[in-house]
Amino acid sequence: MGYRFTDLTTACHDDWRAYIEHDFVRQLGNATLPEASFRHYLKQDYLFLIHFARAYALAAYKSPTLADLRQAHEGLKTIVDVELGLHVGFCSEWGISEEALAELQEARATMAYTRYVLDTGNRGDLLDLHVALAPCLVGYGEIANWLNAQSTTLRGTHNPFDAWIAMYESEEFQAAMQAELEWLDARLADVTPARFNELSKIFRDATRLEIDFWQMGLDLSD
Ligand SMILES: Cc1ncc(C[n+]2csc(CCO)c2C)c(N)n1
Repeated sequence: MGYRFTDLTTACHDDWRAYIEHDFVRQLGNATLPEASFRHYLKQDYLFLIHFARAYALAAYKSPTLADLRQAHEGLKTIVDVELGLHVGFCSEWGISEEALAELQEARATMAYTRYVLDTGNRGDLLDLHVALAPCLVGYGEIANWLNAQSTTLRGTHNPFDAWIAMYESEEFQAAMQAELEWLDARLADVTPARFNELSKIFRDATRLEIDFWQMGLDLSD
């Protein structure tokens, strides 16, 4: 007993590294990612964010305490009022209009990942749901930090994807990631080995679905 978040990444080490260091991420860092792949990713990420907002609404429903309810409410507000607006603006800079976003067909990888998270939250409790969301929230912060540690990463105007890295290395985003890590560490401290095994399975599944999401971008798959 006495688990913490890093025990989850250790338990699925190879999948976690495959997600953080995926070719999509490497190519985004060294500015060789085909623009069509980035556009495809941006479009599907719009749909992803909408379902992610629904997952926060589910977290509100699953909240046993007022503190948990407030946290879920904040998450939902941030996505709906801030992140989706930023994302629509970002898409428009990449030539994707709001009308085009509204008409998108959801790719199978988007469907698989988002519905997995919602189903996990539906059948489980708030901790199951947070663990299913963790690769998204914690992973993107770790990816930005990993990219910054690579000598091959290009920053600034030489990299068309620089704004993407900047978003996830930002103080605000890194603080949100830290808050989530603290919440998870506090909950994981009390779980039994059997419960930890269940949670690692959820974490691994969600991490593998993040890998598929990157691959969908590279392959332009629908
Ligand atoms: C496939 C995919 N996975 C993770 C993120 C990152 N992300 C989405 S919402 C959110 C936090 C909301 O407060 C974060 C970090 C993404 N954009 N797309």
